[in-house]
Amino acid sequence: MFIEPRVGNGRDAARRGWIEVVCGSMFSGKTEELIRRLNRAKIARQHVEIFKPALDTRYHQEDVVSHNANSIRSTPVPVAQEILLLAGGCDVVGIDEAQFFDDSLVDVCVQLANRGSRVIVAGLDMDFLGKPFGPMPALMAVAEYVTKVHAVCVCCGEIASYSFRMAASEDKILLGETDVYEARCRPCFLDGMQDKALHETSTTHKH
Ligand SMILES: Nc1ncnc2c1ncn2[C@@H]1O[C@H](COP(=O)(O)OP(=O)(O)O)[C@@H](O)[C@H]1O
Ligand SMILES: Cc1cn([C@H]2C[C@H](O)[C@@H](COP(=O)(O)O)O2)c(=O)[nH]c1=O
Ligand SMILES: [Zn+2]
Repeated sequence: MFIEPRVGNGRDAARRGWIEVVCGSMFSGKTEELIRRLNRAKIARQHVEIFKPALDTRYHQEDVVSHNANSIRSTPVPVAQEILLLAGGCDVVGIDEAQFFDDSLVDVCVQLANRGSRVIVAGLDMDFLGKPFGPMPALMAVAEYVTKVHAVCVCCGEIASYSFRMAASEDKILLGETDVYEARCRPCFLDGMQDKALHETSTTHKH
């Protein structure tokens, strides 16, 4: 899916950093793809470190875990700046659930790449409303490589780009799995949003 050029160890290694973004809806295979790229770098005996936001405790306190139970050891960090302190000298830096980080993640990734690291960032491009999520759009702008992966729409089987939230919560951050979210294509996402709005109007009128 992605051919990795080698990270050099020579004199000009610092000139060889870059940023890759893997984005898409929930269940689209972002974490699987991140783990795949990181494992290949490990096989190539590169120095790899992986980070995730400390608030993402869904499957495991420390590991990055995909929906089909692939996993890789990671370091949870409360803020993006901490990655800069911990990732010094790495050939490859992986970051999962990037949408939950503050905007300073963009500068952190740029600095790491400028220092010579290959930075692979995975995250949701859109939130439950279909709006760009956190630092993801800016990361996509500064990245050399952007890969958008797709899930399967649970309503009709088409490719899915949206994460439909079944719960009523309007909070931007609501951790969850298939209990709370469904991967949906555009028409099925719009249908769901319309149904939600109708349901809301009818329940408001009842009170
Ligand atoms: N609607 C769906 N479409 C595609 N894959 C799904 C769906 N629901 C569950 N899965 C599972 O999710 C896996 C991808 O998980 P993961 O890499 O954690 O995705 P992401 O990080 O994008 O949420 C797939 O290999 C598949 O086993
Ligand atoms: C759409 C959306 C999702 N979330 C949460 C739900 C999950 O805990 C993660 C996404 O995980 P995945 O690896 O991409 O499946 O994000 C949220 O908090 N707010 C949202 O709008
Ligand atoms: Zn659909």
